[in-house]
This record gives sequence, C-alpha cells and structure tokens, in this order.
Amino acid sequence: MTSLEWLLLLVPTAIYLFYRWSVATFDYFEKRGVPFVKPVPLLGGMWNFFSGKMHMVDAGSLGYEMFPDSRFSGFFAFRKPGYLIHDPELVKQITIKDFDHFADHTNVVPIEADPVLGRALFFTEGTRWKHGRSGLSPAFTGSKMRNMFALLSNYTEGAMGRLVDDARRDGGLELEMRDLFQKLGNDVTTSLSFGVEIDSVHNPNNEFMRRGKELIATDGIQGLKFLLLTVLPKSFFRTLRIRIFPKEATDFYVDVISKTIKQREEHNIVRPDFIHLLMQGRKNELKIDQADDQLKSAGFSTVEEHLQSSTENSQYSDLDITAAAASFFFGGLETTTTVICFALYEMSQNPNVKQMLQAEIDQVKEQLSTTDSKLSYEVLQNMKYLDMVVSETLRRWAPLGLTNRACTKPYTIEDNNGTKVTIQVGDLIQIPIQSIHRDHRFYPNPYKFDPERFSEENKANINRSAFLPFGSGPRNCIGSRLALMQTKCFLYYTLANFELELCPKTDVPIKLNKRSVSLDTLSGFWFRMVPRGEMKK
Ligand code: HEM
Repeated sequence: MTSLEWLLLLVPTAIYLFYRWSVATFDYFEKRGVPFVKPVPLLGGMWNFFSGKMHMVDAGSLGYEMFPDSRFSGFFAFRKPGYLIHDPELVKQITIKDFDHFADHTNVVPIEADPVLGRALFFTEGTRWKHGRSGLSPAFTGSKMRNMFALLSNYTEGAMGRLVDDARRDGGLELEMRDLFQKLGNDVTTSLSFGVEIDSVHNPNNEFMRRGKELIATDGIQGLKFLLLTVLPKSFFRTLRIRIFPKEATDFYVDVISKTIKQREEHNIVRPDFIHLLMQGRKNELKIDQADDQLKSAGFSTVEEHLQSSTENSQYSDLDITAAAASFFFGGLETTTTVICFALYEMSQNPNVKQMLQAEIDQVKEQLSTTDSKLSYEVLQNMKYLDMVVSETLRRWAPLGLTNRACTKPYTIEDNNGTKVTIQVGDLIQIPIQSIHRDHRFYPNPYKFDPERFSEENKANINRSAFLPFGSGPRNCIGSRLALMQTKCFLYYTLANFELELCPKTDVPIKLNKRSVSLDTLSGFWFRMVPRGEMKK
C-alpha cells in the first residue's frame, strides 16, 4: 500500500477507536437502572457548560430538575460516571452518618505537584485531611472570632470612613460592588491571615492584591486545571508535577509568612490573627476556650464542627501555615464577596427589606453611641434581622451551588422505586446545594427573596437538611463563623454609612455569567453610593 492509502486507512480507524473510547462508559447507568443525563461524546454532561448553554452549577445539577421523583441520578463528568444526590436526607446520611464512606472531596492535589494547594484543607485527603482539620478547627471557634473581631471591625469602619470622604469630595461614588468588596475582603484576609495591613481601594496595585487575584483565579488555564482535578487520576498531576498556583505567588506568600513568624518570635509580638493562632498550634498551645460553648452560633447558617479538635503534635512548618492562610483566601474571598453583592442587589429590589435592616442598624448605632461603645462581636451576632437577610441570601444565591465527595468505601443506595446501586470507591458524588435551596418542596415560592422565612416564628419550619450553604458533615466549611462575621460586618458598615442606588449599568433582573465557574454576573453590581443624610438628585 502507498503512504496515502495507509493514511486513508489509519486516520478513520484512529478516529473511530477514539470515539468508541470516549463513549465506552456511557452505558454505566442504563445497566444499573439509574436515570441519567444524556452525555455528549468525550465531554459528557460538561458540554452544556463548555458550549456556553448553562452555568457550571446548572449543568452539574441538571438531573435534579429532570428527575424530580428520584433520590439520585447519574451524570458524566467527561467520561467519568458520577451520582447527583437529590434527597437531602440521603445527603445527610452520606455526609454525616456514613461519612467514612465519603471522607474526601474529589479534587485532591498531590503535595508533590503543588506544595501549597496540596496542603490546603479542601484539597487534602485521608489522614492528612483529618490531621489538618482537627488541628485547624480550634482556630475557628467563636472565641477566636471574637478576638479577631476588633481587627475586622476597625479596618471596615476605617475603610467605609475613607469611602465616605471620597464620596463627599466627588459628589457620590459609582462603584462596582464585586470589585469593591473583593478589595475590602482582600485587605481583611491579608490582615487576618498574613498579619499585614493594606488599603487596596486606594492602592489597588499592591502586591497582596495582585497575588491574591492569582490565588483565587478559577478561569483560564488555572480553572481548567481545577476541572481536570475532578476527573483525572492524581498520579497525572503528581507525575507531571503540574502546579495549580503559580510558583511566584507561592514563593511570595511563603516568604511573607516566614518573615512575619521570625519577627514575631524575635520581638514577642502578639496580634490576634491566624498566624498567631497557628504559631500557638505548633507549640500545642491552641485550645478550645471555655467561652466557645456560648459563642458556638454565629447565626442560623453556622455549621457545627464534627471532628474532635486537636493540636497535639501539630508539627506545622512555615509552608503548612502558608497553605492554611492561602486556603482561607481561596475558600473565603469569592464566597463572602458573592453573598454581600447579592444581598445588596436583593435589597435594591426589595426596598422594604433594606429599610428594615437599616432601621436595625440605626438602632444599634444609637445604643452604642449612648453607651459610648464600639460595635462588638456579640452585638453583631444579636442583630436578628441582619441574620435573616444573610441566611436568605445564602439560600437564594448559594455561593457554592455544588459540592462534591469521592467514594472511599463501597456504599449502597436505594431509589424511591426500589432500585439499588452500589457506589464504588473513586466514584464521584455531587451535592446540588443550589437546586435544593430553590426547590419549592422545601421553600415555597423559592425565587422570592424573603428574609421572613428565617424569622423567629418561621425558622422552625425550615428543614435543616435542605439548608446547606456551608455544606454538611465533617467536611463542611471550616470558615462559616468567619464568613458570617465578615459578611455581617461589611453589610453593617456599608448600610450604616451609605444609601445605595442601583445604576443603569447593572442588569435588572440580574444576568448570570454562564462562563464563570463562580456565581457572577455579566454586567457586575454597579451602585451609586451616597453618604447617608445626603440623598439628593
Ligand atoms: C459565605 C462564605 C462561604 C461559603 C458560602 C462557603 C461554602 C463552603 C462549602 C459549601 C464548602 C464545602 C463543604 C462540603 O463539601 O460539605 C466549603 C469548604 C471549605 N471552606 Fe468555605 N465557604 C465560605 C467561606 C469560607 C471562609 C471565610 C473560609 C476560610 C477562612 C472557608 C474555608 C473553607 C475550607 C478550608 C473548606 C474545606 C473544608 C474541608 O475540606 O475540610 N470558607 N465552604
């Protein structure tokens, strides 16, 4: 045969074999009698996201809408089959009671590939995770949050004061809220996690802001790597030494942490932040406080810690401390910014909610000024309407609309029609937080923004298994208290200082950016900020 004839034979054969390989797993659910979302060759259910048809969370939760009567359905992440768990009681069983069958998240980063991300809690597995979680959890208790509150509150009060000055000087400010609260969140996280104070609103090009953006990027190549972590074997990243975070960003943070620790040790500096707590941790001095019992709740949405805390033998290296601090950035910045932006947007559409919240804030301000005191952690936590608004925002606009688990021990589940299947080690599990939060069976009129759902009288009717903004079980969000404290503090000072008017640049109703991995809008959240008492136009 001539070369051309070989080519004509081999190319179609290779294409055919590749096609057969790409669809080889697609009979997985049919064989097991599980309803499933029809996959597209090679991409599986990801096609709906890659083609721009759906947001990643909607594409991943499609089975929930398609099979409302099933407790679970099947999906394909590329070629890999996975189960979407619809029934909140089954979610609870998997994440709490039978946690030892689903102890890991699916995206595990080997430390040989990425020394920082591989040590960050969300991306660790097995004993490394257990050790890390029980060591870190004493740093997130109510008393530790209360000790950090002054740093957070003083910064936020100062930042809002500077914005009021800017607005007075310029006759109002027109700002995009995601950008603004990312800067404020970046400054707070840098202060609490790295012990450094910055002002990113007035100095947006500072290195912490630049590096912080690199850390949290979930688009482009970094985003693709995160996606591939779910479906490719860990050995792929380990063998090829594929980093997720850029090396320069990692080196920058390790250097900052090492210098800060050295300086604090040399000069006996104590600052109530995470570095201090983690330094205590490595000396086995980080303990649960007596006050923690009373300060357990930071509001309706707080999740409980399931593991026994322990800092015994926490041999934290500077790299471990850097990884913990970086993971707070990664886990906390986008998520808290999202809640604040959507809360402000919803209040612009529901002026009665905004008025009630501002009335509560004004009352607190008044009480504080008569006793000449400052806002405290306890006072903030006692603000009932603020808690209702934050809980409803977390329900309506859950920042992480999907979370996952990897099966670590075989597990049998049964559907309403009696079909039983055994989930095998390594199989993917997705938990559709957003779909559950928007299901009329749990929340009547689910698309209505209605903080009254969480009022004293009504909250007893909420099915706690169907409220999952911070996930569930031992792998729930370790930072829920910090997230709630920061979100409430930002909202308090924003609404205490400003009237916010939505600008025409922002779409109403809001249009989501389907290409974004996080919950983001196409046109941003543009508001005109006018200092209170100066409304004009
Ligand atoms: C409103 C803000 C936040 C939301 C909605 C949120 C939500 C979540 C969710 C849904 C999970 C997965 C839970 C699961 O799989 O069951 C998670 C995990 C995690 N979050 Fe958050 N989070 C927020 C803020 C924060 C903050 C401020 C921090 C740190 C300072 C943080 C650190 C983490 C970490 C480290 C994990 C992994 C825990 C583990 O695997 O053991 N998050 N978060």
